[in-house]
Amino acid sequence: MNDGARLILASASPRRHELLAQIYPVFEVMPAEVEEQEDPTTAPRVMVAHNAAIKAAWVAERQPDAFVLGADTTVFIGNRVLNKPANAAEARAMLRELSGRTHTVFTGLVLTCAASGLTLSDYVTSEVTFKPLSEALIEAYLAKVHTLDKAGGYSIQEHGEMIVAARRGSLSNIIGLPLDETKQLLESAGLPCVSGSN
Ligand SMILES: Cc1cn([C@H]2C[C@H](O)[C@@H](COP(=O)(O)OP(=O)(O)OP(=O)(O)O)O2)c(=O)[nH]c1=O
Repeated sequence: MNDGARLILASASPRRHELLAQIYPVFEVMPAEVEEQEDPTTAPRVMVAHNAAIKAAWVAERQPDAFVLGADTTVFIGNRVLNKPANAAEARAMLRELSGRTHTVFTGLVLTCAASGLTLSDYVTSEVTFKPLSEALIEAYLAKVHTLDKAGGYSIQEHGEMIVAARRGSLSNIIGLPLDETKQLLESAGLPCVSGSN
């Protein structure tokens, strides 16, 4: 066990803060200022691992004694990468693209500590099938939910029933931090968690 170890979440995402607090109540937050890679020719698991790693490394350079957790959540459909939409028109286009189809949500996780030279990583996938979405439903959904800060331009945790027909796999993964796997990484590094799952 790593008594007295500090954990820093390298993230500006309020969802990640809430999820991590369910399994590890005391931690600090320092969002990483990095540019995420969005290359459709890179395999999804490699892309999310890379982005999680650069977020964790940015903070670890500044806080070498702490354990730092970075994560990256991205939506993949066919050969396309759907990250956070730049504006409302892009959010609409993403929902049209996801309509009636199944896509995969990947989250990459990296836990690192510069002082001890430790780096652990993992990734998790979930599948989400959308209902066929009419233009009217897309407008009604976007009127209710702010999606510009969400990968794929939707938010399963806010009025997800309007747009989602089925989900396979971890819900917390889709919202930004897969709890079971995050717990495993933290405990492998000697950072004991409290219960809380999926
Ligand atoms: C698909 C989906 C994504 N999301 C969110 C989770 C992530 O916050 C976000 C994906 O963007 P990320 O780049 O993974 O994270 P972020 O920019 O919000 O925060 P940071 O890089 O500082 O850690 O989309 C939901 O909240 N609900 C959903 O249904």
